[in-house]
Amino acid sequence: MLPNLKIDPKELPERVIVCGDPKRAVRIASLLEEHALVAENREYHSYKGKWNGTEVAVVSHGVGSPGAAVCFEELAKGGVKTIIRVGTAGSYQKEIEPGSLVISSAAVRQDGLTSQLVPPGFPALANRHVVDALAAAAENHNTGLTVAEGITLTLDVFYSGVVEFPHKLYQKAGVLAVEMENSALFVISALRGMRAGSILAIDGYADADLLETYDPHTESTQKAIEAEARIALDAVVAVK
Ligand SMILES: O=P(O)(O)O[C@H]1O[C@H](CO)[C@@H](O)[C@H]1O
Ligand SMILES: O=c1cc[nH]c(=O)[nH]1
Repeated sequence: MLPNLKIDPKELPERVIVCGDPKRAVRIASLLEEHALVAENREYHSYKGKWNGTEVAVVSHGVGSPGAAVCFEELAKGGVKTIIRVGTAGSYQKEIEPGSLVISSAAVRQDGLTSQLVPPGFPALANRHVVDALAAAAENHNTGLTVAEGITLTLDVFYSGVVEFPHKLYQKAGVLAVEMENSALFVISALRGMRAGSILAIDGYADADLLETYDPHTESTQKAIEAEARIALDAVVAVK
């Protein structure tokens, strides 16, 4: 039994969708054929079903890299080979408006967790086959939403304190968006032999200069979440 997910590894398919919010997990799971709840413990709610005939699990990992890392490590121990994160993020770029989608090709490691796992120069890269599968699925879905692909940034801070984070610098460097778990997912997947990717629905602008626009509950963000869930399901079963 995996102690935090509370799942028997025999119950886990090799292909898994992860997301922060347990309510999003049930929403994604409800899109699957023959979907059923497998386990519930802490923030980790796990469902299973089929997408186009292939078994897929959907597991929530909560907010922040340390808790999410527990989930990713236990999925690896359970024999999972492919993970796609279906998340939300704040945009760094004006043209990537709320309601857009971002496919992350790599994550800047501004989290506290991964430096306790690997040295500072170790990259946090998405698997190229997963990135390609996400890009192809997004194109097929033809949602009309803006879809951007590139580097995202993983941070531990959601509400800032007295230390100023250099948002402007990363914005200038072309980073697309900010969220809180991709670097942990990419580093752990590299260490444990899993293929990982991430697609993010933009729910506001991350930089304070770009206005305080964070609102994950708007119709446009909810539409983007629905679209990214279907895109990720297509991609997770398509990866060879
Ligand atoms: O919507 P999820 O998947 O939780 O992702 C983003 O939203 C949370 C912050 O509200 C963080 O977990 C961040 O990474
Ligand atoms: O970490 C996050 C997630 C969503 N939106 C943000 O601005 N930041």
